[in-house]
Amino acid sequence: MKDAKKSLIAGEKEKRDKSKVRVRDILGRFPRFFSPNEKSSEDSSTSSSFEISAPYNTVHRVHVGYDGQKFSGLPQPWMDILLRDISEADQKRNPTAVVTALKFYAASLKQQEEGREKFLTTNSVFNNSDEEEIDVQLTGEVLQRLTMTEDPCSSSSSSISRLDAHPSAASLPSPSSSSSLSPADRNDYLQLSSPAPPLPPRQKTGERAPPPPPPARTYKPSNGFSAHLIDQQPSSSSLAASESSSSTLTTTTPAAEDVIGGAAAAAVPEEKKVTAPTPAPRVPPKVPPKPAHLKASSGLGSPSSSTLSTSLNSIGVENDRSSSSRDGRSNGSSGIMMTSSSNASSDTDPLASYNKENEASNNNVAAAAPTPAATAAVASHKAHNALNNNGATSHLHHGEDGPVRVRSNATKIEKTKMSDEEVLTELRRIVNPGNPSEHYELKKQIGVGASGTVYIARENNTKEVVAVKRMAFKSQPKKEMLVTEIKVMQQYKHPNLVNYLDSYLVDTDDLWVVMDYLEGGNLTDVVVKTELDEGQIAAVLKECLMALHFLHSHSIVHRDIKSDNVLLGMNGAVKLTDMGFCAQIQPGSKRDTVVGTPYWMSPEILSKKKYNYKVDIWSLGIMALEMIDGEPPYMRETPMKAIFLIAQNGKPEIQRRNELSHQLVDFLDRCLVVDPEERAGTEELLDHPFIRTAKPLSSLVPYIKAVKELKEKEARGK
Ligand SMILES: Nc1ncnc2c1ncn2[C@@H]1O[C@H](COP(=O)(O)OP(=O)(O)OP(=O)(O)O)[C@@H](O)[C@H]1O
Repeated sequence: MKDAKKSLIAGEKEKRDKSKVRVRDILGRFPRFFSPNEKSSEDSSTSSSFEISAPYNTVHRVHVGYDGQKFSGLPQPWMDILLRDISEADQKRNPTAVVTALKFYAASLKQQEEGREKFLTTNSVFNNSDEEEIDVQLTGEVLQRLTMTEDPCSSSSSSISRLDAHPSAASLPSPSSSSSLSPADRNDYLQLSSPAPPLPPRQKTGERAPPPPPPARTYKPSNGFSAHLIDQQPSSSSLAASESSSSTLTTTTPAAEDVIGGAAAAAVPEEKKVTAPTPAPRVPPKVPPKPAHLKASSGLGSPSSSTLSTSLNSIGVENDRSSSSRDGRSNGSSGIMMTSSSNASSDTDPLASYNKENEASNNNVAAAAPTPAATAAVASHKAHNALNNNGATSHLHHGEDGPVRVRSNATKIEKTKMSDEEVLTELRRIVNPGNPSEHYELKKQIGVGASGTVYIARENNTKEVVAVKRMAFKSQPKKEMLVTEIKVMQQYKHPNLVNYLDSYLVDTDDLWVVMDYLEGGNLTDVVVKTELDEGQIAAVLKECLMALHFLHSHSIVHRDIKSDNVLLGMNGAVKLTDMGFCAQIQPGSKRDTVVGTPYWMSPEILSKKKYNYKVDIWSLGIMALEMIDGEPPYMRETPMKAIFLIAQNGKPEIQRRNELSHQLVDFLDRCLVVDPEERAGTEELLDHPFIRTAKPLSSLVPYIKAVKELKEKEARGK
């Protein structure tokens, strides 16, 4: 292997002298893949297991608890990976980021089970909200800490990651009382509140919990938190602010109210916070209170729980995700809250998505004002909506005092996830009739992707060379996405998007998508094997930005921008492909479906915050780093650690900052802004001084040719 590498490098150096193509002294990327059954990273060299094994326990719902000390409830192989990849200190420092990483891990396992992913999370991921794999239960202290400390991905100091707030937060003991419990007590609580295995051994019914050991550490409540509790709960509940008071532990005040205090504390403006009272002297803790959800008085209809609902919603916590999903209503915490079920369908059909989100925004006064470009896009879709929108959102009723806009049933967003049969019907509607073999002759296989195989083909009459992607439709796990891809390609044509030509469905299963053939292959091969200079990097970015500008101005988010999805022509043409993850969003609205490829994913997607088209700009910034370094940040970390690091660090460090021009550094700084509101848009970036340094596309040609030759040589050597 070493010799092969040396000779290849020698060959590359020789070529570099000849063609002035700067070839990298690495052979490629080295993403690290680990199976859940791998023992340790040290073993990885000896492990032949590149693929993750089938899930050890086919657990689709894993209820994870975190008590401020350690995670519980994870299947052992996951726990092993967690401990191996993320140190306990890091786990404690940022449990939110751990949860983000765990969620991705779960999504990857599911994809693997479904046959979509061969490897762990290095490929594109689609994880819809209604496919949640992990419920995370954070005990009061942690919940409180999360509400008070702003994580680096947060754009708002008062937001708590919706990801991390479990519906059962409503039934958690008060942050204060919980904080006075020993870890054992907290664990006991978790056992009571976590319905799913695997969990630590339970107390037998009726068996009294053993007396808790002395507290491991003294918890000092934050000023803001206690002050707010006093503010909100002036009477008996104020005792709860005193974490050591025994009355806290025996109080019958519904725990939910304390959680309101804890959650709302985060939203208290700084100036309102006052100094906390001195905690009462610590006395031995008594038996923990019965969790609120086990109390008859703490049902959903109780005033405290409804207050809780309002309070949690106001800081972006979905306290009853399941019910909101079921009825499809917005929780009112943001301009538009698409439910998971509505996302499921809207991710599949951009226009359906547009219609639904348009409906939602029409009825939501909080929706942001659209930009002029977006307004134009909206106008261009009006006609389409008129044809496709079966249920009008509202209509004008002409009463005595003039027209009144009356809500119709369309305000309720129904669950409209299409069945396989419906998707097939839709696919049949959009593909060409007839047999593709009568029009195209397949010549040679180019590559195999996750969903199918790509061939070079020739059109029988014109002899034009094209690319054909053939997919077994019935076995596709996300059939709707293929329909999306075809629709987007059919409807949105741009010189920087790979041009769709035709599609056919043969015998209900053999789907052909015919498109322009880009002989230069993908950008990944170029960035891995060569080093583009800044003028060339600017040229590639400029072309991608033009494609993104086009998509964004049609309210389409690509969601999977990375070098693998940039194809090159032998003349230096640069085109975006892989529209399967595209979604159309109403200007001003946001989505929350987790889509993309982890290393390129923006912090807001990873932490399942609401996001918009700015996610593509983040990914473009990561792709710029790929062109500089040959790989995206954290590529050498395990996917689990990489996701943790993105969630924890936000903006990645620019390794070679000092070697780069200030224009390029500034360009990166404008793309890799954690707060999407502050992140640049395509318009700003197209006008950026760095983009103005772009060399002509012809400057890419020697590089594309050199890489093609190298690849052919490699293929011959095999
Ligand atoms: N139009 C095209 N012209 C030239 N090469 C192409 C074209 N489309 C795809 N390829 C190449 O074919 C290979 C497989 O592409 P494909 O899009 O199927 O991969 P993928 O993105 O991994 O999979 P999927 O889109 O199914 O998730 C890749 O190397 C890609 O660069």
